[in-house]
Amino acid sequence: MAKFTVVDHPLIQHKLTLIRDKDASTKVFREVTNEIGMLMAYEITRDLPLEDVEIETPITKTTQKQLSGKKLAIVPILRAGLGMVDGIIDLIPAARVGHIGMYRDPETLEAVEYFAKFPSDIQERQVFVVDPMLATGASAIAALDQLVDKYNVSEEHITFVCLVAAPEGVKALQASHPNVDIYTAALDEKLNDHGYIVPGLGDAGDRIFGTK
Ligand SMILES: O=P(O)(O)OC[C@H]1O[C@H](OP(=O)(O)OP(=O)(O)O)[C@H](O)[C@@H]1O
Ligand SMILES: O=c1cc[nH]c(=O)[nH]1
Ligand SMILES: [Mg+2]
Repeated sequence: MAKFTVVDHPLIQHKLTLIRDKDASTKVFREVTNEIGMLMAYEITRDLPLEDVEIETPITKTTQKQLSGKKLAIVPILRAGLGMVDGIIDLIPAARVGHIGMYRDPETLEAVEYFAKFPSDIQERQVFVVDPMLATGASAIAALDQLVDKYNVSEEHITFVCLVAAPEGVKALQASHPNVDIYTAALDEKLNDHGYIVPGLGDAGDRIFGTK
């Protein structure tokens, strides 16, 4: 089984509380979601491999470290995943960005895909799939199914990153993609009867884009 990590840095916890508040404005919600994305990027890249590089400082020649290994890709699950991309890109600006469009059918809670566009060499990259919410897990599972089955990305090269996860979604995602690492800023209590995370933060996409 791959890693499951709750990134409970105090700054992340504080910022998450700001956006859980139902009175947070669209502006605040959008800004803070990106800030948390940036802070999460610091943690999810912790295991990136390094290699030695010879450089010359103004004082002397020296051997230092630089990132090596696979190139990176960020794949937001539209729409809400877009809200974390700019913050992550701030830290890893060379990463390519793929997009997968997915909405949850409000009756069945099944994920419906409506768009997909990835870097052509996605199977050679370390891929961070991002979506603020992991509720039933249907959307994340459908996105990962697509990457693994259709684009031949190996599970070991995929990390799923969210802000708020429900235990039900974590369990489902781990069962269907056991080799994908999962990072979340919070593990909440449960899902309600409509498939929303409790306490959660409501509908992330609507709150980021001000559509409700
Ligand atoms: O784990 P699940 O039960 O699949 O729920 C989580 C999904 O629901 C939300 O998207 P939504 O369908 O609201 O689309 P949006 O991002 O366009 O608002 C959220 O951003 C996830 O993608
Ligand atoms: O709580 C939830 C569940 C699914 N999608 C959201 O945006 N929020
Ligand atoms: Mg939504």
